[in-house]
Amino acid sequence: MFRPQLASRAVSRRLAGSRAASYSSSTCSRTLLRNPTRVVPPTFSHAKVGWVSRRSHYVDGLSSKYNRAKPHLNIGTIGHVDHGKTTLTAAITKVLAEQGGAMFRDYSEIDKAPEEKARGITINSAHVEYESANRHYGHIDCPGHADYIKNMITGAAQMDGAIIVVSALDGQMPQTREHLLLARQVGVKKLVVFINKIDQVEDEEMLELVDMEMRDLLSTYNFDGENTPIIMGSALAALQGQTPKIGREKILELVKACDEWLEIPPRDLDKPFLLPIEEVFSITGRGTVATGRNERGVCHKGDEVEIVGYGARIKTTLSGIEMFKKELDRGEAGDNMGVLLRGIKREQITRGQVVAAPGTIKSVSKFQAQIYILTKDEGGRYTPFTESYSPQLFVRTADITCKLGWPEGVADAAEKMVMPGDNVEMTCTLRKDVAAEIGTRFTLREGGRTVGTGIITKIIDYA
Ligand SMILES: Nc1nc2c(ncn2[C@@H]2O[C@H](COP(=O)(O)OP(=O)(O)OP(=O)(O)O)[C@@H](O)[C@H]2O)c(=O)[nH]1
Ligand SMILES: [Mg+2]
Repeated sequence: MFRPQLASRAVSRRLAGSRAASYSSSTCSRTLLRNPTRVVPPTFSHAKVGWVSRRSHYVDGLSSKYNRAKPHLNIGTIGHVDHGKTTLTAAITKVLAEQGGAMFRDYSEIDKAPEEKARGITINSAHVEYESANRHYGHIDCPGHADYIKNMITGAAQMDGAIIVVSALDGQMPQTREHLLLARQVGVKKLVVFINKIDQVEDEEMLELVDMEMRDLLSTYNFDGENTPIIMGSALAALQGQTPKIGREKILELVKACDEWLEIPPRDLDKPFLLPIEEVFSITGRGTVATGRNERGVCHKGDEVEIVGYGARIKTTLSGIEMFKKELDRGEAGDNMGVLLRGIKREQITRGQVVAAPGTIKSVSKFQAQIYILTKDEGGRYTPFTESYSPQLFVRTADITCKLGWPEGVADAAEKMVMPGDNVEMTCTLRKDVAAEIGTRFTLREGGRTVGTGIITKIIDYA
C-alpha cells in the first residue's frame, strides 16, 4: 500500500530538516586504533571482563553484582547521527536500574569527553552493561558519524546483535543505511529497530511509513525485514521519566525484543577446533609437533584433524597434546599448546597453516573484503593507491603477498584511487592460498607498517 503523497512529504521533510550527515573524521578520537598492528582484540567474554574495563571509554556498570550465570551478549546502538542512540542507551540503564538490572548512566556520563559535551554528539564508543531477566548485555553506544565504521571493520567494536535507532522525524538516513550494511558485512545476523522521537510525530501514517521503509531496508541488506521487531517510542521520555506509554514501557518492550530476537552466537568452545600453527618442531622418537594458541573449539587426544593452507589439505590424528610440558587429553580455546601429529614429517607443514577439525575450514585463494585503509596519523600510508597494489596480508599466523582489485562492475576500476582513511570493499588475490572464511579478519602491511585492516565478506575462489 504505497502512498505517493506520504512518501514525497517524508522525502521533502528529510531533505529540509536533516542535520549534516557526516562530521570530519580528523576531529575524531583515535582511541580505538591505538595499536594498529593488533586488529583482533581479545573477544569479550566473562573471563576477560578485565579487558573491557581497561578500555579508556568504558563506563563501568554492574561490576559489584556481575552475574555470570546469565548468558552474555554484546550489542550496541547504531544508526544515523542525532537519532537518539546515546539517549536510548541512557534510558535503557535508567529503566533497568529500577528493576535492579543496571546502574543508571546518565547521558552526560556516556558522552563525557569535553568535545562531545560541547558538540552534543558521540565521538568515542562507550560501553555500558545491564541485565534483563535472563541475559547479561554488554552495550556499545556507537557514534553515528562515519568514523564508527572504521571501528567495526577493525573489530574494535564487535557486536553479536544491534539496536538500530531511527528518528521518526527523519526516517532512514545515510548512516542508517551505512550502518546496516556494515553490520551485515561484519557478521551481525539480527538486529532490533527502535523508531525514536515519536513524541514529535502526531501523524500515525508517518510512523507506518517509517516502519514500512525500515522493513524494506532490512530486507535489502539481507536481514529478516518481515519478522524483525520494530519498537516505537521516545528515548527522551523514558530518560526523563515522562509519558510511560511511549517511554518506560517501550524500553521494556525493546529489552524483551532483544532477549527474544537476538541470538547468542556459538561461543568459542562450541565452535569447531582450530589451531593456527605458529611453530613446527620435530621430536626424535616421537614425531612432529605443531604449536600455537588454540583459537576455538576443543580437541582431544586421538581426534582426527586436517592441516589446511598453503596448498595442503592433509588428514592426520592428534597423537598427543601438550601444554607447559605436561601431557593432556584435551585442549581448549585459549590454550597455548603443542600437538603431536601422527605420521607427519617436519617438512610437510609450516607456520601459517592451521590444524582444524576435518571439513570445517577451507583454503581460499581469492576473496572480497571490507577494508579500512589507515591514515598517516594512524601509522598508515601517506599516499593513495590504485588497483593492483600488493601489500602483505597477515591472517592468523600466515603472511602472504596479495593483490588488491575492485569487485566486478566497479566503474573506472583502473584509475580509481583509494585514499588513506577510506573504507572500501575490494577483492584480494593471494599468492598462496590460506585457511579462511567469511568473517575472518586480517591486516595489510607494507614495509613494516600496517596500512589497512579488513574482514572477509565473500569467498571468490577456493584453492
Ligand atoms: N523529542 C525527542 N528528542 C529526542 C529523543 N531522543 C533523543 N532526542 C534528542 O535528540 C538529540 C540527539 O540525541 P543523541 O542521543 O545525542 O543522539 P545520537 O544518536 O546519540 O547522536 P550521535 O551519537 O551524535 O550520532 C538530543 O538533543 C536528544 O535530547 C526523543 O525521544 N524525543
Ligand atoms: Mg550518541
